[in-house]
Amino acid sequence: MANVRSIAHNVLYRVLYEDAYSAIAINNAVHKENLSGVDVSFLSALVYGVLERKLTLEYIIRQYSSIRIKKIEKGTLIVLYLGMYQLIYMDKVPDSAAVNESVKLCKQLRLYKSSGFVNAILRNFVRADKAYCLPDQQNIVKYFSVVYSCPESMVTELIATYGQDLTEKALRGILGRPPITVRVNTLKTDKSTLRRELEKQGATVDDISFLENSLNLSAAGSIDQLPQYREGHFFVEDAASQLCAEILGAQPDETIADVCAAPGGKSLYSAIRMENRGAIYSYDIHEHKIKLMEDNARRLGISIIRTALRDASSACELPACDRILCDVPCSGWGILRRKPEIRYKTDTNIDNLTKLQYSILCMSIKDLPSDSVLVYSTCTLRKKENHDIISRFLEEHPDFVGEPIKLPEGIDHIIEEEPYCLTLLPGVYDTDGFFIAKLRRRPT
Ligand SMILES: C[S@@+](CC[C@H](N)C(=O)[O-])C[C@H]1O[C@@H](n2cnc3c(N)ncnc32)[C@H](O)[C@@H]1O
Repeated sequence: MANVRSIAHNVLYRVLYEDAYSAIAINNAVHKENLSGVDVSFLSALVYGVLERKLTLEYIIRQYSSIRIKKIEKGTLIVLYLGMYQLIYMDKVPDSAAVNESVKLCKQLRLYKSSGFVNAILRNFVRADKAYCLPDQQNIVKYFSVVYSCPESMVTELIATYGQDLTEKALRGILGRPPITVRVNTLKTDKSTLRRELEKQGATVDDISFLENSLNLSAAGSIDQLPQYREGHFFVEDAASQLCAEILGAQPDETIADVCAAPGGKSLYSAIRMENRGAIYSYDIHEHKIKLMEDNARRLGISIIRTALRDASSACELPACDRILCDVPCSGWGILRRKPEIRYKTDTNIDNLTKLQYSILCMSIKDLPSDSVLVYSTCTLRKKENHDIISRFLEEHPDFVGEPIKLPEGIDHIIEEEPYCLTLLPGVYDTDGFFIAKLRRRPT
């Protein structure tokens, strides 16, 4: 039988200390160890759970440890995270199993000297009825930081941008796993047929109020094993990204450029909206991601996507387009549900990032004809990468004007912002955090 705790330990080590991404590291471990069913679920729950609660767990461990967190050997600390996580958040794991398995794990990992230390902390915690203190709410930054496991610098910036209440909503919204949202490929099927077929496979299927041709799936098992997936009847994409493509508004027979396109979700969505008529130029700077887009387009029976390797911050010519999408690389604060580890990577150079985003925007409009549409988007909540970029762009480009976004029923602006901007916060509409701005080059 697979030792899932030991595999989780290994995955966490890779994510926390070797810069691996959680989803990829979990996936690799599942294949390497040949895991299935409950083992996969347990592994995901442990890894995502610990990453999502790391600062909370540290705060509690500190209350029971005689050694400072920074002085605890990395492998031992991960055993403690895992043990504490099971004791606090996993009702189905008996306390005795959480403690004993943690001690056993120390021995398996040859952390012989640590096993007594781990045993004492976890046992004392259980003996104390799992009592722990949280920071005083008078210091709201520290309190949010510990309760929602986000660095204080992140909490401070979010409160400055969104205020305390919306920040708390957003932070609460990044806990737990996101829904699996799919876009129906209306080139091959329709929503009610797909729903019926997926339900027959045992999936629970829900509508999304503001997206006509999309569904949320749960209990669907491994998505890429479903026949409807393999036959290209849908693709997976978060609702916020789908809404972004909806706002881009591609029409049949138009020409579209998607300058930061991989893995291709918004290009695929647009191609379906366009009934596979017209042309979509989907570019990305990373070669290995180009093939991914091509594979997806093929599976969905889409023929109008033309992929190419291209640096969007370069002056390379673009075809004359009706619409252009700059879905730029960003700090990713809106997708912490999917990549919980992002919040601990505090070394992002924000100035370099905003410089790149701004230059992608400026280079992408060089060949954009008058009266064409430009959409700029990010999956972050940082004002510097969102509203500030757009304000500067409009100031420096008087030939562009904001185009009010027509929102579908079921969704509305959450914050006060220009009608051509839309900010989505996790925890409000069960979407990723996202920013979309729609502009138009003035007609001549
Ligand atoms: C936010 S993701 C795009 C997601 C995509 N639009 C979708 O809907 O699936 C940003 C993408 O930009 C790409 N990228 C980063 N720097 C780039 C550059 N200078 N030129 C073109 N693409 C770039 C990254 O490889 C990444 O795939």
